[in-house]
Amino acid sequence: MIFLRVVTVGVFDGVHIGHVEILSRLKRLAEEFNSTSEIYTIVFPMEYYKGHFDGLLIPLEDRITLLEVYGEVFPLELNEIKDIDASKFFEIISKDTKGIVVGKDFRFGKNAKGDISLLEKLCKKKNIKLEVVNDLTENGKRVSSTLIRKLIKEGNIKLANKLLGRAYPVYGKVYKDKQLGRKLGFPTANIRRHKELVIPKFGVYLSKVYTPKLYFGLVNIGLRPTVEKTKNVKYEVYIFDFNENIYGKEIRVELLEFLRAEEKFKNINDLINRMKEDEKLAKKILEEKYAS
Ligand SMILES: Cc1cc2nc3c(=O)[nH]c(=O)nc-3n(C[C@H](O)[C@H](O)[C@H](O)COP(=O)(O)O)c2cc1C
Ligand SMILES: Nc1ncnc2c1ncn2[C@@H]1O[C@H](COP(=O)(O)OP(=O)(O)OP(=O)(O)O)[C@@H](O)[C@H]1O
Repeated sequence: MIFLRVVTVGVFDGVHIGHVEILSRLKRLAEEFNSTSEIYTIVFPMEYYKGHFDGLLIPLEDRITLLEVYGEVFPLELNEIKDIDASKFFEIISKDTKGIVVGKDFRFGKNAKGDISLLEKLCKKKNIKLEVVNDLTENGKRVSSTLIRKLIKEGNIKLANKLLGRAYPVYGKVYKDKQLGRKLGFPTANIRRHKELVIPKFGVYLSKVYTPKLYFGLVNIGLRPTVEKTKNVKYEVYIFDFNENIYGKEIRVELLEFLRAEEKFKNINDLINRMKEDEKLAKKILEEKYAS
């Protein structure tokens, strides 16, 4: 017995609202054909191999979890497919396939030679239904993983969240540091940075913190130039109304709003005063916008 399928191929980093257009269409098409749906997710985009890549939006495991809502997921390494010529690549993705869903810019095969017009011709020959989805745009700009990475790097977290369709997450295990924050009156949970991910603009963010219980808090992302300029970027989370020991625990932090850039203060007192102001501002925003 042959199991029929519908297929899409792309990187899908972040699984943003543009991707969701494609994925929803894929699911609908699978229902139409009473087939399975398969998503081929390319682990890293071409820029990664060219050495000018800002980092992924979310870890691959999370991308897979988000994609699995729409079908069976198969990760592909670009290195393994980039030298396959377009017609051969089509042969692979068109086997037992009833439908293909892609965006307008979709390209395939060696040197990205295959484009939509070739795909149309090939699909017609094999009686495969091709759905080419129009670009989802925001203020005239195409929503893309590249655009969202840029917004995160610029601290435009609100727009990034809107285009992602959810709040931007950073997370990891809490590790023990010098505990200087406790002495300053601002104990912070330090979380390890996932090396493959894009680094947000250095500064202070109003955030949701899941321990897994939901709290609000502030996250400072940066090098802490006032106390000891660290070599590696640090993610420090100051959780409001919280005093549990969470060393070794996984926490999830969602960035909601960028409050200010990280600064080098003249002395620790100036830093503490600024952190107090940050907390005041954050609580005001929480009351105005997030109180239930
Ligand atoms: C809300 C908040 C804002 C911060 N802002 C700055 C800053 O602008 N400049 C800076 O050098 N460090 C900043 N920090 C980092 C503090 O210097 C750091 O948390 C403190 O020294 C404690 O370090 P520890 O993790 O070693 O205990 C900030 C931390 C928090 C929680
Ligand atoms: N804004 C969008 N509207 C509709 N389809 C989209 C949109 N963005 C991406 N797609 C489609 O989703 C699939 C996966 O695309 P891809 O992973 O290249 O996304 P991308 O956000 O454009 O990434 P990049 O910024 O790296 O180009 C492709 O078929 C692509 O055409």
